[in-house]
Amino acid sequence: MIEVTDIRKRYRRRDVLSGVTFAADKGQITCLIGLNGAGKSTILKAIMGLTPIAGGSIRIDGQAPGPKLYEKVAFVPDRLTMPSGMKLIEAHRFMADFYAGWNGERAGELMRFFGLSYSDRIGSLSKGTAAKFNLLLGLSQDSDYILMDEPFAGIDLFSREAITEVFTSELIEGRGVLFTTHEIGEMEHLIDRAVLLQGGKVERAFDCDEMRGAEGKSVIDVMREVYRA
Ligand SMILES: Nc1ncnc2c1ncn2[C@@H]1O[C@H](COP(=O)(O)OP(=O)(O)OP(=O)(O)O)[C@@H](O)[C@H]1O
Repeated sequence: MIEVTDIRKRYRRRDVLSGVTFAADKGQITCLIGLNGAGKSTILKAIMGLTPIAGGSIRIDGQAPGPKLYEKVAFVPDRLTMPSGMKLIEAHRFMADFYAGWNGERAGELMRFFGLSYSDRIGSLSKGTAAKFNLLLGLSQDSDYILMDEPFAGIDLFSREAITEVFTSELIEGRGVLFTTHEIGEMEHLIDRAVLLQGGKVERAFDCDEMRGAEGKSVIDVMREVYRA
């Protein structure tokens, strides 16, 4: 389980996170929701140990963040970080060298599924195609958890549908998925837990089925309550 407890973060004397607590479990899709600037990316970076926190604690199956967890937790940042001159085939080789858990067979299947070409260069990919390749790099690691920062940002409907299909496939079965978004869209029916950030804190966190059953509300209904209040 990823346990985030009372974490705090300041940027230039401004509180961005003022005591954020939530958990994301294996076998579940957890969605971290917040308006622009709510601190979603900062939380994912903190879980990866890529940005220091000013207080609180983060544990991944009991361990503190850091490089030793890179095989356990895959991170899909909000943009591709590979050099623009690199060909996709070279990016595959790089990942295979860097990650013991790189699953070349799965990477090949995803190349076909997304209709990507090994000879293309990173810099020549359209935004949507780059997002698919970015996702492929994360999904092709045999990790227990996968964190994704805005996997749908700027992506057309059909590409979003292709990515949504991945979310329902065996590719992520059994893994813990934590992704961020500011608009839930067609992911609504796929997510198990929603964590809504507001004012540097968690405003609401709930099991989506329970929310539908007990209060008859969708995630979007709860978002309207929180963000339009
Ligand atoms: N390196 C930095 N230096 C200073 N301020 C930063 C830095 N990184 C983020 N911030 C600020 O912290 C706040 C939270 O940023 P963050 O990127 O985590 O939000 P977000 O919820 O992911 O936003 P978005 O939905 O727009 O991507 C923002 O106000 C941002 O301007």
